[in-house]
Amino acid sequence: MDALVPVQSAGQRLPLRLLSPSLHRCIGSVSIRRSVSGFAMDTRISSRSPSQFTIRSQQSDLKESLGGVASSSDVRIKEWEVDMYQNELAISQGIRIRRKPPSKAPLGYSGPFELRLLNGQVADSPSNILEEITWYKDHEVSRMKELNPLEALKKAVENAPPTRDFVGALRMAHQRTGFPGLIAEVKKASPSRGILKENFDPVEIAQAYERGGAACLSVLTDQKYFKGGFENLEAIRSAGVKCPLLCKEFVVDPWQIYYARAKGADAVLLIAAILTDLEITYLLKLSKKLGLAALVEVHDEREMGRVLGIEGIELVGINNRSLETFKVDISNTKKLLEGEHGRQIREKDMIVVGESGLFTPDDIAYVQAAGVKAVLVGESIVKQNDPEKGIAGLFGRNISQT
Ligand SMILES: O=P(O)(O)OC[C@@H](O)[C@@H](O)c1c[nH]c2ccccc12
Repeated sequence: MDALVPVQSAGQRLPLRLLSPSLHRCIGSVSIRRSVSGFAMDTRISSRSPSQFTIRSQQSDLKESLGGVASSSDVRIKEWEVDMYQNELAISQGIRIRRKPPSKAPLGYSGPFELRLLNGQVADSPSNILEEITWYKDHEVSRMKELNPLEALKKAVENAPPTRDFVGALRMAHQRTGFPGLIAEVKKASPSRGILKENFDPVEIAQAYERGGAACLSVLTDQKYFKGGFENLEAIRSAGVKCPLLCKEFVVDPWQIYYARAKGADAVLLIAAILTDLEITYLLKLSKKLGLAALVEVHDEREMGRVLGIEGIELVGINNRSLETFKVDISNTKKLLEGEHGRQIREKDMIVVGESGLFTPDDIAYVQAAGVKAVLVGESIVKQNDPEKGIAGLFGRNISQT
């Protein structure tokens, strides 16, 4: 896989600042052609004046032009340099997760950043579970692409039923009950908690959630770490469940957005701990183009600050669980909604979703007081014998619409 990097003079390496997330400092232009089977994206990032930059793609339906002109001269760089740019761009935004195992850069190359040099060695094993899942996902998606080429997916998407309004359902539930709208999660297991529900029937659980008053559902589609699957998403949709469905997946590639849409999703999850600002911007536009809502998930102040700088985000999820350490602390929601960030969110009328570690009416009241208008809950209701009753227990009252 090669990339073309047009620079002011052939061979000159773009200093990292040209790849900086805000881009408006970019004085050159970077064109990265990432051609992975079935999906080629010749992305040109260039800026002529502050705040303008162009993302141009070979895929006509993915063409996103935000203004600006790319320069002409190109030099060829190698895959490991594309990965290096990806890694350095991510590190410049405080992203600790490497998207794939260290690439085969020439011996001794360490780049302007010491990429996780531990005792003088580059760590070529995942440094935490989120990185492990991300590396696995990169490999899994490459395999899935071979079985489901993008062109075939696009045809499936053209014939798919219209999506349901995920954001509207949350707003309506919040207005109807005065409580945060509930995104109830269909989750069999997780790396942090193991098996949550032995006799796991996703359709039965989804129907019980709907009876219990859930506004939307979150359906884990990752099989290896959460024992989920896209067949669950399809089964719930075709069983006639009306709640809009969030495809709970670790998105690392635009192809996954098409696939989620083709399998019946109404919303997708974009995790700021994995994706750069540019990727979130791009995936957000693609999601909207396909009629999908996007829940952009953060866990710390820096990710919240990044996400608030990205245009077009309607839904921000604050995960109280660190996906790197599994530590759960619901005060994280309160912390991230205080001060300037909280003010910006209220000003933009964004919906904040409090995620993870919510078990009691006091927990719901706590995050609601912090400013959330929706909550994403899995363990405390999926493990109940009757998840419908589990929802009433979580809110301390019946929030059902029936
Ligand atoms: O089971 P809990 O503690 O109620 O958490 C649900 C949901 O927030 C959690 O599953 C989650 C939030 N963000 C994620 C990202 C990937 C996988 C899972 C998640």
